[in-house]
Amino acid sequence: MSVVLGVLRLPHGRDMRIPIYETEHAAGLDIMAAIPEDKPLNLAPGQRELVSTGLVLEVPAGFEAQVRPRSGLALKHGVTVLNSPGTIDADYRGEVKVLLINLGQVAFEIRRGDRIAQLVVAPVSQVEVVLVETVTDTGRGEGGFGSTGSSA
Ligand SMILES: O=c1ccn([C@H]2C[C@H](O)[C@@H](COP(=O)(O)OP(=O)(O)OP(=O)(O)O)O2)c(=O)[nH]1
Repeated sequence: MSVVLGVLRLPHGRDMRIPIYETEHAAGLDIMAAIPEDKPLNLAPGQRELVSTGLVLEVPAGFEAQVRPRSGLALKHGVTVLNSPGTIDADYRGEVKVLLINLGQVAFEIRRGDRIAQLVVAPVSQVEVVLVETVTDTGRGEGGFGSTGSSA
């Protein structure tokens, strides 16, 4: 059974391409900047910006949509999603926005229609939270943060 992702285009995103999987087994749906044609975004080094996509999603219950960076933008320009992976909750009905940051050395220009991030729809579990007085013993115990080896 296929999982259906509802995609509503807001007025400022009406001419945007509907996100599609670019290859047969792609995990991510590319999403575009729905910023005004005549107002490209100039992201200075170190600057972060919340970028409109013009999209409202209806994520099915039991799933989330994750906003993830595009690796090409990260490699070539140092531009990434600051809060990666951003979480789009199934009950969120606002516009999907992408929090981009320029970690590169030079300014990066974003124009309307540029692919700025990708969405991965993934199942989530809501658990029952139970307060306990003790937790079970394990071989790892309290070891963490590199406790299992000398390499970084
Ligand atoms: O990259 C993101 C992350 C979140 N959201 C939207 C969808 C999400 O359902 C909502 C809330 O996100 P989150 O729970 O991460 O934010 P918060 O800072 O905890 O705010 P809130 O108090 O609204 O939950 O904001 C986006 O559009 N893009």
